[in-house]
Parts: sequence; structure tokens; C-alpha cells
Amino acid sequence: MSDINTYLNLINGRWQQASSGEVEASIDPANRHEIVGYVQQSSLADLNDAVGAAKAAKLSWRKLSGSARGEYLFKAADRLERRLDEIAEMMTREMGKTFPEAKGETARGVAILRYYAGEGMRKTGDVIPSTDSTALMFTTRVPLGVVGVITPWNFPIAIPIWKIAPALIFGNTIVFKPAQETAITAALVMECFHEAGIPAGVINMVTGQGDVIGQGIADHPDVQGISFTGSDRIGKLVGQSALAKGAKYQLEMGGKNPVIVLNDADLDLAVEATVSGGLRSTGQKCTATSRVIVQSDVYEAFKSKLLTRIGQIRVGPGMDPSTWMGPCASEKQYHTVLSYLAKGIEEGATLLCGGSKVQDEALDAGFYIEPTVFENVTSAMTIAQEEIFGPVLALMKVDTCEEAIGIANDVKFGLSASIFTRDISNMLTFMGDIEAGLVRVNAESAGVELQAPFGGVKMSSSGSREQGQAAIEFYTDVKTVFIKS
Ligand SMILES: NC(=O)C1=CN([C@@H]2O[C@H](COP(=O)(O)OP(=O)(O)OC[C@H]3O[C@@H](n4cnc5c(N)ncnc54)[C@H](OP(=O)(O)O)[C@@H]3O)[C@@H](O)[C@H]2O)C=CC1
Ligand SMILES: O=C(O)CCC(=O)C(=O)O
Repeated sequence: MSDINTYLNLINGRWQQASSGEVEASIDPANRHEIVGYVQQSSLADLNDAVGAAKAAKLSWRKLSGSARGEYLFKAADRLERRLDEIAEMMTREMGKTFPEAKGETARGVAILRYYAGEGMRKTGDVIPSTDSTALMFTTRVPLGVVGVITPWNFPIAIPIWKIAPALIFGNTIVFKPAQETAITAALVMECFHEAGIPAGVINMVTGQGDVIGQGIADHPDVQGISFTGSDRIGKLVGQSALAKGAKYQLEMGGKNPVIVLNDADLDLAVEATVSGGLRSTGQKCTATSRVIVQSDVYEAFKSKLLTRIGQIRVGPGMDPSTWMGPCASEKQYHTVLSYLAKGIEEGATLLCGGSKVQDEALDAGFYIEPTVFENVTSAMTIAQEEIFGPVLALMKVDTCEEAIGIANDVKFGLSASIFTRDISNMLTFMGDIEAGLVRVNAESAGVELQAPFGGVKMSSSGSREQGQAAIEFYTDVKTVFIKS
């Protein structure tokens, strides 16, 4: 283990080993024999210490002015920006995303920190006229207290920061449990907060198994709010635990996002957006395109352009500048995707390209899957219903816009959806009838802007919104104040 770094928990301002003394290797998905580093395999004792530290720090943190809290976020943003290449490279080595995408995500983390640093100077309430003319009535906002942040591996910087930054600026303290697959990247982000001089206990990170540390956060009586992104299966467990103890919770749980291509669409634009939305990050985005619903007159032309474009994709290690698409993030994810490919074939979908691991000896040690397109996919099939989280597109042919929207809505998820058309009435019908939190017209299904509300409907979300001004709704409680002179 001598040349490979070991990363520690951050508890009460100190870097600490897990009390179990156990560590876990983080593996490079581009080469399963490469250990990127070791992370702590923590126990509930470590989690209790972290929650205790966050609880002890919460009063002095909430008593600071918003602008004073914002200063720490500005400093953390500066640190992250200075270390952008180094931290982005770690992300690529830990979870396989290409280096340009990892740099883009790290830069997004910097921008999110600065956005919320500025929020510390903005209004937190309204004056409401009372029926009593001698009274002053207004609303103000108070923090929840200790907030638990549980995050996945697919956006190891952006997702933690878009939860942590608003939680901090509105006066909460944090216990953060990143996905174990990307716990080193998370530790480097924590270093940026630590180097920014954030007071001890305000932000704590404990790494370890989800069913121990994540579930422990969800169950802990001193954690008053939980923000979770991940699978719908685990999201439900987190929501039930939070509800049982009376904590506020927020769940973001993925999608089965459709792109509709109508007869009057700009096909080149639609193809480019389908490829980018479906296959960037190896399809591992909750906003990724997975169903492509195409109107019959342009179906063959669209299919042919799509297959030509996909044929040009170069799969390889994320650090290789010629790579367009990297490996799946982990062995578990790789096997999950392979099992969906087998299921698609078994249930009668027709394979147009891809369909298996990449057949290239040079890539044998990595978790590489070919970009895959199925056609003759029906809504009854598993690959049209479940989130695959891999480089897989399902083509579905329809006759009308209404039929397309009906199929698009025929899933339990409702995160993002896009349509390609030049017809304003089709755009308006889509905007009104599609069951999705993010509606995109002539643009890919992925692509979230930090200043706009983000979240879904149905099983994609617990109903609240993240990012932008919407974040204040989750990370604070409203107090209505009535003062009589
Ligand atoms: N909406 C999205 O953006 C994402 C969706 N997914 C979907 O989920 C599938 C599985 O991915 P996976 O990584 O296993 O997602 P999970 O939902 O298992 O993991 C998300 C986070 O929750 C933690 N966790 C695991 N078990 C519990 C628990 N009982 N209580 C609280 N927290 C827990 C995980 O920890 P740890 O992993 O360290 O054990 C991780 O930090 C993917 O194939 C994809 O379909 C996955 C990631 C992101
Ligand atoms: O599309 C994006 O940029 C964000 C996607 C996302 O939040 C996710 O995959 O979890």
C-alpha cells in the first residue's frame, strides 16, 4: 500500500481513520488492476462522532451572517478552481468519466459554490401586511440544523456541492456520505473546504457502506434533514426512515428520459442531441436519454444518421484525449448494464449496434461496453421501463405526436424529456402534457443549469426541487413573525 494514498474521514475539523481500522480500495474502472487509493470503511461509531461534531457546531454557524458564511464558500471555490485539473483527474481515475467532462463538472462545482456564496447576501423573507395596523408581520428563514447529504458516484463533485453549498449558506451543518466508488474525489473536495478554514464540525465526511453509514444518517435522531440522490430503491428506504423520525427529506432518484423526434425535426440536431444526451458519461446520468421515440416518416432517415454517428464513437480510458466515451463506473454497474442488454434481446428487441462488452484486448481490463441501440422496443419491455444507467438507446416508432407523448409518459419516472420539432403547437402540447420536471425543446435531455430548479415528478423525485433559488425551500424552515408594538 506504500505508494498509494489512503484518504481519511473529516470529523470535527480533523482527518481521522475509521474506528474499525478498515479501508477499502478504490479501483480505476478503465483498468481493474489499478488501485487509485484507499478510503475508510467507517462504522456507526464514526458516524455518531460526525453527527455529534455537526450538532455542536450548528449554533455558532447559524449565528454568523449569511455573508460571513458566504466568504467560506468563496474561499472553497477558489481552492477548488486552483486544484481543478488535479481533482478532475482523480474523478476520471475513480469513475471513468472522460477528463474534459470531469473538468467541466469540477468547474461547475466552482460556479455552484460562488452562486450560493452570493445567496448569503439575498433576502430571506417577506413583509406581509397584517390586519392589525399597529403590528409588523413578516417571514424569515431558519436552518434545519444538521443535514445529511448522501450522494451517488455519477457526478461526484457537482451533486455533493449542489447539496452542501446551499445547506451551508442557509446555516446548516453537514454530515456527508459520498458513494464509496468516488470517496477519494469527495475527500479532495473536503480538502478544499478544510483549506478554506471552515470552522471545525461545520462540514464532516464519513465514508463507508451505504447500508451502514447512509442508513445510519437516515435513522440518526440528530439529523434533521436528508438530501439524497441515487436509485429509487434506496431513495424509498431513506424517505421512509426520515419520515419515521420526523426529519425533512429530499430524494432525487433517476429517470427513463425520452426524446421525441417528429417528422418536421432538424434530424442532424436531433441525432447529435440523442448521442450526447444518451451516451455522454457512458449514459450514467439521471437525465440521460434512454428512449428515442421517432415519428414514422423520418424513422429510417433518423436511424441511419444515428447509427452512422454512433459508429464514429471512440471508447477508451477517460484520460486518453482521443476517447469520446469512457468505461462504466464500476464492475457492479458494468454487470448491471450487461444484464439489461441480455434482457433486451430475450424480450424480443432488435439489436442495431453494440450489445456487449467492447471486444478489444487493449481494453479487456476495463469495464467497457459498446454504445448500443435497440429497435422494435415496446413499452412492455424491461429496457423501456427500468433505468439502465449505461450507453443504451431504445428506438420506438410512432405515427403521431400524441402517441409519442403517451409512450413517453408510460413509465414510473418523470425527470427530463425533450422534443425535436419546428411546430409551435407540437411544442406547446408537449410542454403541457409531458410528465417531467425538466422539459426541453430542440435540446438534449441532459444538461442542468445551476441557477434553475432541478427535479422530477412521479418516482424521479420526492417532489422538492434542488439548485437555484429553489434550494432555500428544502434547507430552511419558514418562521412567520408577528410583532405588536
Ligand atoms: N439518480 C441518479 O443520479 C442516480 C441513479 N442511480 C441508479 O441506481 C442504480 C444503482 O446505483 P447505486 O450506486 O447502487 O445507487 P444507490 O442508490 O445504491 O447509491 C446512492 C447512495 O446511497 C448510498 N446507500 C446505499 N444503501 C443505502 C441505504 N440503505 N441507506 C442510505 N444510503 C444508502 C450509497 O452508498 P454506497 O454506494 O457507498 O454503498 C450511495 O452513497 C444505478 O444503476 C442507477 O440506475 C445511481 C446513481 C445516481
Ligand atoms: O444532467 C446533469 O447535468 C445532471 C444529472 C444528474 O443530476 C444526475 O445524473 O444525477
